[in-house]
Formats: sequence, C-alpha cells, structure tokens
Amino acid sequence: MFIVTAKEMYDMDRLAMQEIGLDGKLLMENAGRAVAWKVMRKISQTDKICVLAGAGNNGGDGFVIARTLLDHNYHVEVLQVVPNDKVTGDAYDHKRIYEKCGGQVVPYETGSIQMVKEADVLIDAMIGIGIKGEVREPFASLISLINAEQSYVISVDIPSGVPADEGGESFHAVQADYTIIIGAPKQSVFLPYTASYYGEWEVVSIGLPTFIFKRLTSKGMWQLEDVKKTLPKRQLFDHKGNHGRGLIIGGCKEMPGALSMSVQAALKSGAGLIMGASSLPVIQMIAGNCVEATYSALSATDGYLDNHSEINLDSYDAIAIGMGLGRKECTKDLVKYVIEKATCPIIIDGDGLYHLSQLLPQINERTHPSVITPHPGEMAMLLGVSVRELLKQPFQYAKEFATAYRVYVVLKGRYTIVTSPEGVQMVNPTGNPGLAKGGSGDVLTGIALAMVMQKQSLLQALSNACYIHGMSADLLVQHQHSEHDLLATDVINGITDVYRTISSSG
Ligand SMILES: NC(=O)C1=CN([C@@H]2O[C@H](COP(=O)(O)OP(=O)(O)OC[C@H]3O[C@@H](n4cnc5c(N)ncnc54)[C@H](O)[C@@H]3O)[C@@H](O)[C@H]2O)[C@H](O)CC1
Ligand SMILES: [K+]
Repeated sequence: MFIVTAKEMYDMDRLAMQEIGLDGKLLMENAGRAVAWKVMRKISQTDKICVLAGAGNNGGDGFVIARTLLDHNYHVEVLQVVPNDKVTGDAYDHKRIYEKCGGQVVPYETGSIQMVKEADVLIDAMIGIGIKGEVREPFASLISLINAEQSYVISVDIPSGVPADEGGESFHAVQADYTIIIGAPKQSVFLPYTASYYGEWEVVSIGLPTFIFKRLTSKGMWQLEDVKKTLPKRQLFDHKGNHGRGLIIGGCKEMPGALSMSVQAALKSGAGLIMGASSLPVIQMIAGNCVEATYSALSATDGYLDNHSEINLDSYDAIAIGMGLGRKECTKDLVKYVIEKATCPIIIDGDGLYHLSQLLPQINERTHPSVITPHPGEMAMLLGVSVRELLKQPFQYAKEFATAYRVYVVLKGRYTIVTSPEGVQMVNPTGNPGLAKGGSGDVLTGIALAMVMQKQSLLQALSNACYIHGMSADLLVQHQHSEHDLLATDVINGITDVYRTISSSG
C-alpha cells in the first residue's frame, strides 16, 4: 500500500485526469460511493446522520456520500458549513445531483448547531488534504462542538484540521472514531502528533491505477501480503548454509542479556548459523540460553571487549554489532574496525549507534551495505536535533540521514520507518505498546540479521523483520499475554506463532 503527501496526491489526480482521462467528478463519485459503503457497514438504518460539508472537494465527497446513503433509505441531511457561493466546481455539481435526488442541504447558521447535537452519526467532510494553516471559523467552533458530543464521528479522508503531511506539532482538529481514507494513507496517519485523531482507519480505492502511484511516490506501508511474497522459503534440499552465517558482537559485564536475545531471535527467525562474540564471562553466562548458537570468546578489559584484531570477519553473510556493548573507547575501536573491515552487510544497534556519531566518515566510505536501527533518541543524537524536532518530521529526517550516509535506517517507533539509501521508505504497521521495554530492540536486531543474511533485497528484509517483530507482540497480547507483562524473550518465542500464522494463511 502506498503512502502519500498532499502534493503527491494532487499530482496523481492531475496525472489521472490529464493522461488517462479519469476526471475529477468521476474520482469524487468513486470516492464518495466507496466511503458510503464503508459507512453503511458501521451504522444502523435508524441512525440520524448529519454530513458536515465544507467548500472544497472534501465537501464534494460529502454530497456523494449523502446521496448514496439517502438512496439506501438512511436518515441523512447535509449541513453546508460555508456560503453557497463557495461551493464550486465538482463539489457544486455533486451538490446539485444530490439535491435533484431529493437531498436536503441545510445552510450553516447558529441554529443549525442543533442539527449537530441531535445527530447519532456525524460525517466530517469539512476539510481534507487542502487545509492551510490553523482552522478558521466557523470550522474551529464546530470542531470543538463535534469533539464535545457523544455522537459517532466518521471523518472523510482525514479528520478536519489535521494536515496530510508531517511538520506540525499541535492541531485543533476533529477527533474521529473512524476515518475512511481516500486513495492512499497520508503521512499524518503514522506520525506521533497526528495518528490518534484518525481513530480506527481504513483506505478505500477510487480507481487510480497502480502505475500512477508507482511513478509519483516512494513511500509505502508493508503488509502481510508483502511478507508472504518476500519471506525466504525453506526448500527440501536446503542445508544450514543456504540460510546464512551471521556474527553478532555485543554484551559487556552489565549487559550480557542483550547479546543473548539477539542470538536467540536470529536463530528463531530462520538464520542458518549464528556465532555470538563476547567476553568469556558473558558467554559463560548466556550460552545455556541458546545452545544452538556457537560462541567466540574475545579479550576484554574490566568487562568490555578490547581487542578487535582477533575477530575474523570474513566468513559471514552479515554482522550485527552494538547490543549491550558498552560506551568505552575500546568498544568504539571495535565498532570502527567492523565498519572499516567487514565485507558483508552490517547492522549497528545500541551502543554501536552511540559510537557511530564519531564514525560517520567511516560509514560513508563503506562499499557494502550498512544498516542502523535507532530509536528516536539515538536518531536525534546522530542528527544533532532534539527528539521533539525529529518526531515532527521523522520521514524527512530519516531520509536525509539515509541518503547522506548511504545507509539503511530503521527508525523505531509505533510505526517504524525503514528507509533505503535511495530514499525509498516503508512503514511497518504491526506492534503494540508491550514492545516499549528493554530488550525489544535486541530482538529486532536479531530478526533483522536473520533476514538480511538470507539474500533478500535489504529493504524487504528489514521490512519483514519489523513486521515479524511487531506481529509476534500482537499475537501474544491477543492470546496469552498483556501489553504490561510482555517481555522481549516472549517476543522471541512468539516468532513460532508468526511463522505458523503466515504459512497457514496461504
Ligand atoms: N485523489 C483524491 O485523493 C481525491 C480526493 N478527493 C477529496 O478532495 C479533498 C481535497 O480537496 P481540496 O478541494 O483540494 O481541499 P479540501 O476540500 O481539503 O479543502 C479546501 C477547502 O478548505 C478551506 N480551508 C483550507 N484551509 C482552511 C483552514 N485553515 N480553515 C478553514 N478552512 C480552510 C479552503 O478555503 C477550501 O475551501 C481530499 O481530501 C478528498 O476528500 C476527491 O473528492 C476525489 C479525488
Ligand atoms: K474531513
């Protein structure tokens, strides 16, 4: 599924109209009817419905929705929030068709507030992706009224007041119970400051052909069908070498478990062979957790790995480094050594990211792929901006970093964004707040390593890793766990259920 900015959506409309003759009125008809069908599934025939229509094409969708509902014997009226002369173009045409079909349009005046108060269902078709700046009157007061009412609120395309794109931080906007998105989800569906306004959401197709999306946007949402198509398969005559050899370097005296979780997660996800590398005390502590892995003891000073020359990096398909490694000068040297010498894909996580801020020239010079898996705090540190600033524009910042340093960026969050060095971005929809715990990142890195070393495109491999990680947590909280008690090690065990679900669902 593609993700768009407002500009991309407008460009697609233009292309559809100019190049293939899909005109605006037809797209509006498709949009309104598709939304109306979704609405009918949610509400009852006895509900009193008020469609709030604005001046633009979002309002135009509102007239098509009202006409379709009326035709199916629903109790519906349109409250037109703007004066008649503001309703023009395609929206005007659809208003006329609605009226000719017997539809009622109530002009906005103070008395019509009663209409809002009396409605069981409010359909918000006031402002869509055409919003500029903060909402003006009378929309601002109406939004306050809508949000104060108990009625069921369905927004069309986008909750009025929310922008389509990233960049803002606070909004006066409709709090929808359900948003029916037209054509493709907008960036704001996935952003921390705007996602909650949407409530439950769904996308409806309006007939824009896929090649138009492919031409104009390089952002998408990774879905189960994508996972099924791209996940490495196991063949009858496979041996462990077909599924990759991976090296995981991490762990120090305070954080032995990080390495253990990455190793277990990698093997559980399908890695052929995993070597865990750490100090002898760490290995002695964790080896029993995962007897299927092999381990390499490295020298350490005061519990931190200190001698990089003894590691052979040559015989691996991918290497992960940094989980629980520690923030010492000697561990920085180790990260530098791996960045400079590894001739396979590397994944840098945890304390490796802390060191990376001083190793950016080295990462830029790599000729083999590099992946970083920061949470917002680590990403902000690498970019030299505040977390607050980063979270206003995560798509933009992740892309800037990925393209500048030619790395794959896995920016972790409720909606993790995977960005390729070319700037292609994939959003992961799975996961829940149960993952907001120590160890989750170490598990994700292990899964990512297993995917990366099995010869997929890296963008697909990393998107699959995020999907599996989140889906494991989702299945666990649906069945035996809650978001409170879910542990990172549960997420590793939950991978079993993920694979069984994926393979049994065809
Ligand atoms: N391909 C598609 O996605 C299609 C989408 N459709 C719908 O069209 C809207 C976008 O329509 P547009 O006319 O460009 O803009 P809006 O209706 O969102 O809003 C314009 C309207 O709002 C007023 N306005 C702007 N900013 C403010 C503000 N801060 N305060 C108050 N009022 C504001 C402005 O003056 C205009 O009057 C999209 O979201 C879909 O719903 C098509 O129907 C089908 C194709
Ligand atoms: K709207």
